Amino acid sequence: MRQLTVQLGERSYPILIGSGLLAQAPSFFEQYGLTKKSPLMIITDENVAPKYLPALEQTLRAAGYAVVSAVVPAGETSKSLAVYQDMMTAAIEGKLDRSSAILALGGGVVGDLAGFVAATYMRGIKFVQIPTTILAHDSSVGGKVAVNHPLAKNMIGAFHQPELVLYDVDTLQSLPPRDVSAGLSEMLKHGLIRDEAFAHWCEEHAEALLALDPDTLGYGLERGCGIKAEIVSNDERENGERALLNLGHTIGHAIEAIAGYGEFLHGEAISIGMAGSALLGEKLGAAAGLYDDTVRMLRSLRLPVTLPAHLGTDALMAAMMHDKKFREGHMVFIVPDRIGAARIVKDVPVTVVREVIELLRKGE
Ligand SMILES: NC(=O)c1ccc[n+]([C@@H]2O[C@H](COP(=O)([O-])OP(=O)(O)OC[C@H]3O[C@@H](n4cnc5c(N)ncnc54)[C@H](O)[C@@H]3O)[C@@H](O)[C@H]2O)c1
Ligand SMILES: O=C(O)C(=O)C[C@@H](O)[C@H](O)[C@H](O)COP(=O)(O)O
Ligand SMILES: [Zn+2]
Repeated sequence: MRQLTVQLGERSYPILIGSGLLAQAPSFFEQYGLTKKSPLMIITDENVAPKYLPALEQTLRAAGYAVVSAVVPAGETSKSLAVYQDMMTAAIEGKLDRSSAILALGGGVVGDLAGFVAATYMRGIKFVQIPTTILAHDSSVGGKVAVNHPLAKNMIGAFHQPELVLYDVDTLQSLPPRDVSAGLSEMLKHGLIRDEAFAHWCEEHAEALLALDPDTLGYGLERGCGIKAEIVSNDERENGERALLNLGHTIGHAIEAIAGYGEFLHGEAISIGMAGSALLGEKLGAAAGLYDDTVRMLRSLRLPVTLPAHLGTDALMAAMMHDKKFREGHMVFIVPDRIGAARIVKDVPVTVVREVIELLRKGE
């Protein structure tokens, strides 16, 4: 088992990554303080439930935990206030109390939704992240929990850290290929912002990652989580360097929102956004070749890098103004200087962003 720690003083927590961990969930829950005197609620989705829910329920009940479960539709549309309200109803009917915990069994959608339920139920109860997608190596760490507004991503949310992240990598073997690539998008992102060697490693090991080779994937998840954990430990509330984790997200979130949530997977939209960020980097002084290198790396992971024609520039520009980094009339972008290093640029001219969007549509 690989183990990392998110260092946040009294709220520090472990990330446990390994094979066969779901079967050992009760002993980890006892170790990290989940009481058997109050019910646990598992939130999962309709794709994950048939594969992993019955065994987890049975293991926990056999160890003396009372468990209720709630299954939401699969996909981004479940990050909504309507589904959030359904989860609140399930928690109340399930008689969760202030000592209860919510278990997020699934990908980033389930993690963000369940985490927001935990952050707000009775003004906040414990939760555990049990990621089942590659992408969730990012979403399960760091405590950003949220649902979407039709106009903008993750607009209704909180910072609420889990008690632990229990990452059973065996679950990843059942992921569809499109979700494998989408998850690797955020893994590469961690290299692009902080670790040049890791970015190259992702490209060099692309075929093994796409084939879900356990050792290769285990290292990639550990390094990706490690970079994220270090940044979150330094800047939990995004007052500074945490914004680097938003590479590609200003454009990516706008794509997701104007396409109506669901046409593009998050990792796919972020891939197009990271190609756009590389174009922006070159416009703001990075050496020529940054865009070509970035696009080659993304393509090696079978990710999209061009903006589809039906997403109009005006609609994208308007959606980008809802970005949470937009402040005091300025567009803020995470701009790569080179592979492995990025910076926060606080006043990117709107005209330059428009030019980048047009180039991104042509794939240049
Ligand atoms: N909080 C954060 O810091 C953070 C970071 C990155 C992304 N996110 C959010 O995460 C979400 C995307 O996460 P995601 O890509 O994991 O999406 P997801 O949760 O929708 O999962 C992707 C798909 O895979 C299915 N699935 C999940 N696990 C499976 C398994 N083991 N086997 C087979 N199918 C499985 C799901 O049902 C779904 O259809 C977005 O909403 C994004 O905004 C949050
Ligand atoms: O943890 C972070 O910080 C991130 O930015 C990670 C992103 O991958 C993630 O998509 C996050 O949800 C985006 O946050 P937001 O504040 O832009 O909604
Ligand atoms: Zn993301």
